[in-house]
Amino acid sequence: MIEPDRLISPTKTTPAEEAFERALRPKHLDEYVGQQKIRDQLDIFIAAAKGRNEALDHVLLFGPPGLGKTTLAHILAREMGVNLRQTSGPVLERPGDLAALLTNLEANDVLFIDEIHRLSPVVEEILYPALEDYQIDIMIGEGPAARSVKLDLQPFTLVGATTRAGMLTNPLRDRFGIVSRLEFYTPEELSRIVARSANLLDTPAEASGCLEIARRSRGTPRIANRLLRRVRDYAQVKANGVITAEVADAALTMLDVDKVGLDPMDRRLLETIIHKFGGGPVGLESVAAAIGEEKDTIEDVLEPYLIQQGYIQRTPRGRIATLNTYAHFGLTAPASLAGTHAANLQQGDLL
Ligand SMILES: Nc1ncnc2c1ncn2[C@@H]1O[C@H](COP(=O)(O)OP(=O)(O)OP(=O)(O)O)[C@@H](O)[C@H]1O
Ligand SMILES: [Mg+2]
Repeated sequence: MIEPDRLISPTKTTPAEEAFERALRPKHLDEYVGQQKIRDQLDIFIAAAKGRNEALDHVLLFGPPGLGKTTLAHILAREMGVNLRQTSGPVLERPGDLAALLTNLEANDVLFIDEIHRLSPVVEEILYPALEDYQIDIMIGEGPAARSVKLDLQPFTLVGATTRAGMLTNPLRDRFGIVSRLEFYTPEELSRIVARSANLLDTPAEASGCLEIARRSRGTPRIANRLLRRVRDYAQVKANGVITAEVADAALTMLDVDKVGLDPMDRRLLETIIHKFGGGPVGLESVAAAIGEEKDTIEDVLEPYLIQQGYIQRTPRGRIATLNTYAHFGLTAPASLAGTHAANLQQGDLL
């Protein structure tokens, strides 16, 4: 899998990058750019919980990688004025691991479980009564002498994060009072994030330079910050250190990230659908075999942004390239596709 090496991969890469991200991570809700609806809601829920001196309701954050779920979890704890304990689904192997964390929480603390869709069923069982009644049942002793003991917990808030809400069990999902879906960011929002980061990095950046980076960041703050870092290097070595639109364009073109943020892997996927499969419809398996990539990588990493931007459409019969896709490569779309589009438009006009 070549995924982790991609400049525009939305998932985490090296420890060095994680340190860099931490430095740029907003700490308060009013520094958190975009996701207006979620911010407005949380603002009210936080103020209400604080006013009553209660724990905030349990929160589920879901959305593609790099959109700010971990960042938001930390902000929630900070705004509530409580501690945050962090763990993740795959790390909690045994019920005792979770019990130890839960019994150590102080009143109204936040327990953040990343990748919560990967909790094992036995661990999830412990969580239910904890979420509902702030109680857990644990087994003490072994063999015939074993008995179950109820332990009271301090009131707490579970913040769960997942890129795959569909993989959560229903009973778990139902126990979250607040469910927030993070959306891809607009270029304007990303541009504000880039400007803020450039400022924190002491890098001079013109507004048009920030916007050029933003447009190529696939709606994802993590990618925006990563591209900024690369463009900053380029500006320092090849220009006078200032990030202008021209410098950003030259740097990103050199790095093979095109005008709309597609890289060679995206282009290969799209061109394969166009040239090898006549624009589709084509099944996921066939595309995966043709480009030599895992099906999961295509579905989780490549497709979300391409679908959101209208470069791929998923139909019951398979993936198809759209008019947009042909236009992006400067190709003429087949008459059938143009025809369907015209027919749809006409129908839309009539309705
Ligand atoms: N709304 C935002 N405003 C400013 N910066 C942001 C925002 N959201 C995310 N970032 C930046 O993007 C980086 C990645 O965000 P974060 O780690 O919170 O994503 P995530 O959704 O938890 O990703 P993953 O699914 O991989 O865990 C952060 O370090 C932060 O600098
Ligand atoms: Mg995260």
